[in-house]
Amino acid sequence: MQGCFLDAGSMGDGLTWSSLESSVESWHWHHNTTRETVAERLQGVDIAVTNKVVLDAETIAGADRLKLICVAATGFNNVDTAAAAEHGIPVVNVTGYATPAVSQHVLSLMLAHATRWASYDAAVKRGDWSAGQFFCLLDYPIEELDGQTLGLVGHGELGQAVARLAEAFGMQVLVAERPGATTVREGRVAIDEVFERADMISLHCPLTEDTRHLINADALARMKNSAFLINTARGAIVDSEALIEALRNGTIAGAALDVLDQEPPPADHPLLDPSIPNLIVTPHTAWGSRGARQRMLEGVAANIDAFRAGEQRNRVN
Ligand SMILES: NC(=O)C1=CN([C@@H]2O[C@H](COP(=O)(O)OP(=O)(O)OC[C@H]3O[C@@H](n4cnc5c(N)ncnc54)[C@H](O)[C@@H]3O)[C@@H](O)[C@H]2O)C=CC1
Ligand SMILES: O=C(O)C(=O)CO
Repeated sequence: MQGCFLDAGSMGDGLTWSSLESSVESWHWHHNTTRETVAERLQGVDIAVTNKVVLDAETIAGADRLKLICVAATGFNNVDTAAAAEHGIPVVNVTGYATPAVSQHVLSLMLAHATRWASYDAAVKRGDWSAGQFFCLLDYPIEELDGQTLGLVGHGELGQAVARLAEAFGMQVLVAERPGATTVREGRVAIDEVFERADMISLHCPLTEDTRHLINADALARMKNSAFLINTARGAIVDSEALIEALRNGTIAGAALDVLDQEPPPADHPLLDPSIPNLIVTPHTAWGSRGARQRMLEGVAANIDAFRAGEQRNRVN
């Protein structure tokens, strides 16, 4: 079998590759692959591994020997899974590999907003503390997570892990029912009610046609003026322009984004404008602990081993 990792460089340094290396007899390792070169690189390949390289219907149709697409991620919105299914090609992903990393990242963003530590750190470095009269500065509002309400959109692996940490901080957790659902399941709350009641809202659903721009001007208008939005799921779940407007107008109090609708974003991406108030942006690092990245590689290798043994593991199409 011939394997091909299209963007192996996106996995970063410091990993052990032996399980993946031994899962296929022969590999083509590519640091990264552009849209222009992906089709050519899939010629003669049986098993393709992609973290974020897009495999669209045309690319899949043109791959002459492709038998398995392994997404080296949980989110698989970069692969046309329906087109793969039409060609009898299973698409598999890796789940649960980054739970401690992503959940701590979300909590760190919530805590950053509640404590305003970045504003205080900047104030100290500017000399405001030394210029002050008292032993402390209290220039930015400090909040307590304890007693606040967290709204979750998506309650799978990551949503549940974030809920556990938030509850440990004394937060009440509301889990949103799917948008457009006609009934609200036991233990869930209608999504509009979550938008209206939550002090903080964290997104943990996949990017699909149902969730694209789920956080739009209407959703933002429903939120409290004091609300804080966190997106570690996928950038296009949030309407960027509507979010920028909401932050500039004070419709919501702040937001933290680990994911943007284009990655890497162009230098002039509207969400990178430093004049947008109360916006934290991290460069898709929530998953990035060494442990998580290593578990990801082991997960891809396990998916390939299972496929070669005739089993379906983590198939998503
Ligand atoms: N920023 C990062 O580094 C990372 C981001 N992710 C993103 O987080 C997402 C969630 O990951 P997991 O929790 O592991 O996935 P999961 O599959 O365990 O959970 C997803 C949840 O979303 C729910 N869901 C599906 N469609 C929905 C909809 N239309 N509305 C509301 N909920 C819906 C599902 O029922 C499920 O409960 C991934 O799809 C991926 O995009 C995942 C890992 C790392
Ligand atoms: O696993 C995912 O979905 C990520 O975004 C990290 O690659």
